Amino acid sequence: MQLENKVIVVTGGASGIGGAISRVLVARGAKVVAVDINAEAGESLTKDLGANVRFLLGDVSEQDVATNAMEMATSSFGGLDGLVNNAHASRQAMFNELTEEQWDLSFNTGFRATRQFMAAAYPLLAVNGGSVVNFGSGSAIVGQQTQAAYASAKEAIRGLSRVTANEWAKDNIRVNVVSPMALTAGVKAWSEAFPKMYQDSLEKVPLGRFGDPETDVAPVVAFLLSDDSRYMTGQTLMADGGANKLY
Ligand SMILES: NC(=O)c1ccc[n+]([C@@H]2O[C@H](COP(=O)([O-])OP(=O)(O)OC[C@H]3O[C@@H](n4cnc5c(N)ncnc54)[C@H](O)[C@@H]3O)[C@@H](O)[C@H]2O)c1
Repeated sequence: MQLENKVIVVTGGASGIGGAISRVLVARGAKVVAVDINAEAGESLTKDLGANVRFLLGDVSEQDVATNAMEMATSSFGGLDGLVNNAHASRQAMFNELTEEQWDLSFNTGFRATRQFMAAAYPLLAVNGGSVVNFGSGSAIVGQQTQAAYASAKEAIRGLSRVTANEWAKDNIRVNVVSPMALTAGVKAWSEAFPKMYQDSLEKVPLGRFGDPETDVAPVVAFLLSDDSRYMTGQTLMADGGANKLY
């Protein structure tokens, strides 16, 4: 599906899954405003994608960053058609060991930033209708250990998405969630040190491999931003190789 001339704001859009999303959206004809705290990754994204991308350096949990991103979309590309709330920083720890600071980090960069970007985007999306894609996680849905702060923020995002899908449908703004799980990005850090755990995790993926951000997640996001999904709202699509079924 094509995204010719659609203008999309992507949070955490310079590297990781967000970087893959920015690249796939531009390859399909979109103009992207990528918001990220990583200046170096932003620079390399801009070098690769040229005039089809604008990079905004900032922490998504700060209110004015959301406002600035919408201003950049308007001044650079003339409006807004879509928003991807991808950025989310969190620390893993057992529930009893999580600090207040860790809870705040997860809720501020995950839930709060998503809410603020949605609020800032609403007036622009309401002009011609549009699509919001928020990020959940399969590990939140299955309740994996050590994910309490992360999973709680992710499920709050899903609740917000379902309600706004209903409230904003009158403006033809769709709100959906992509929940990835079992990605190469998630296991990379520990796979060599824990080969047995790696093998056990792999066996929990019915499709028999870990997912790739660029080919397995970004195209799902692109679909939800495109007119091909115009009759879909309030959904959660799991990009997880079927893994959630086996937990
Ligand atoms: N990686 C996985 O296996 C996995 C699995 C399920 C869900 N997810 C979700 O997918 C999304 C992306 O995950 P990822 O692994 O690519 O994340 P990541 O940690 O690689 O970060 C993605 C980008 O967000 C930026 N970022 C982080 N904090 C920021 C902040 N406060 N303000 C602005 N930018 C910020 C980073 O600099 C980076 O460019 C997240 O919502 C994550 O929860 C990831």
